[in-house]
Amino acid sequence: MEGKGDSVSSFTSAVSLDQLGVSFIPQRYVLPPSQRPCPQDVPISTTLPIIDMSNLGNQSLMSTTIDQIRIACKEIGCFQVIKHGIDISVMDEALEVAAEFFNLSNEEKMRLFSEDVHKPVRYGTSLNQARDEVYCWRDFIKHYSHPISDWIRMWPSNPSTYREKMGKYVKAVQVLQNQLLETIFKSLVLNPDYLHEEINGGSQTLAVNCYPACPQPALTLGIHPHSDYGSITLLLQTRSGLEIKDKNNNWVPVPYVEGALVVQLGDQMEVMSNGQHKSVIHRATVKGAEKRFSIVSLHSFAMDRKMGPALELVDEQNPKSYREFCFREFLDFISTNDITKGRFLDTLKMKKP
Ligand SMILES: O=C(O)CCC(=O)C(=O)O
Ligand SMILES: [Fe+2]
Repeated sequence: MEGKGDSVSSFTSAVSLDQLGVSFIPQRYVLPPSQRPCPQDVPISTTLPIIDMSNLGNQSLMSTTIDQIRIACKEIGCFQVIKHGIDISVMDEALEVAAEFFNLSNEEKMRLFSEDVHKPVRYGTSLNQARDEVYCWRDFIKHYSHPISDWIRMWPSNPSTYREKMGKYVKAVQVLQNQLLETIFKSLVLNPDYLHEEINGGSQTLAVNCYPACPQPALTLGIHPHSDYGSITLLLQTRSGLEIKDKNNNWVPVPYVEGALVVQLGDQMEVMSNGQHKSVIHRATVKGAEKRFSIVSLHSFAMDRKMGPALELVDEQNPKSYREFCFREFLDFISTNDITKGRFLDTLKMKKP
């Protein structure tokens, strides 16, 4: 059962352990006490805004909505959006087909198993089984999704409706991503067309996560604390479990809001805004009796194009606080570093003169 010695064919993922009905989690999932989720009775210090995106189309409400987004990006790097234009049926079908995928036999899913972060489609669990890391109680399928015409034929073909249903969601989320980026640029007083080419030539990766019910949820996590590397992330979930770190370093649970999507800013956005907007550190907890799914759309500016702080946001009072980088550097970072021990963003910070 222990992961490190597992051959790929006998690999026991968190979903398989749940199906086996284990009453204890294997040692490899047990976190040191300081990294375990906090007791539930800690008072919540930050309220995450819920932003009505339809207000952006209303002249009298537009500027207040942009202000709300600006404050959320500066203070937390995270907010929820409602009335965002994605049909509830498109979201529900994507979540249904995700659940069907994780219900497939272990053997079927393992055909897509890989630890290579450069692979355009991969199924896995934990961070990287090849290294001595503590695992997390999660199975996932990750696939490149933009441009969809290049990648969709590599996505899982089982369940048979996976490509069609997930494809509809992916396309809808791309439209919303563009609208959100435009609004975030406006919130920084940048041209809404800013980085147009980098966005069109950018990448989108879909992480479809399954957090099975866990017999000892207080000892482990579904995903370790990290920030996303890209520009923005849009997250659809079936229930609560996501937690963000606020500016006082407290973990704040993100409430489940029906029909809403969670927007998280990533490292590229913190760099681009020269530190005005924050890339949010987050993690996922697991529960004793309830399974949770999330579909996470990770957007990033063009893969090989270097990007740094917007020149419009750099002046004598606000010197450049990050060096330029490109997305590939991030992939190299995560394939050679244990991300539970250090943050990619910290490697980009410029020393103060
Ligand atoms: O599922 C969640 O709540 C978080 C997932 C996440 O952070 C990720 O896939 O990058
Ligand atoms: Fe994340």
